[in-house]
Amino acid sequence: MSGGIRASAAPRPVGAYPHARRVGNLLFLSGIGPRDPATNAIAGNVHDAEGRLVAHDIGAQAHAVFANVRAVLEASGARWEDLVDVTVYLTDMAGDFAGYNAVWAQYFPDIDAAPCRTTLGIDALPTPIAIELKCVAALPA
Ligand SMILES: N/C(=C\C=C\C(=O)O)C(=O)O
Repeated sequence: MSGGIRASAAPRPVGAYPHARRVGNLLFLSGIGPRDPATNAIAGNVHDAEGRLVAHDIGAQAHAVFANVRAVLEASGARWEDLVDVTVYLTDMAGDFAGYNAVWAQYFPDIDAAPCRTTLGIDALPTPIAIELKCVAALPA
């Protein structure tokens, strides 16, 4: 088993875990959200004058989280095409499924080449994000 992989171009983990870990030709990524790697700001979150979160743009969050996944893959020597399984967590399935699903189709236009996917609706995520991805990639032997 390899050591934990840290990607400088991805947002810092929010706890004591690596961005990814390789076991044989499999690469397991930690769950990651749409935080900006440089500022830690969450893409697409809208706040009122008092700083309360009042809305989010799921399209912006989906693009940002895919960028973060790509950064971790690249830091791990893997490619986008190596993704084989993605679990998607949404905090607002009713409001966000269509928007996130449309962005997904932009990143995976060929169904035959797309990773397997499971989408779950959950109450909350560790940071005030609306989407988190948990990915597994298989590197070429
Ligand atoms: N993977 C976890 C959180 C990720 C949050 C984020 O990227 O914004 C965790 O707490 O396990």
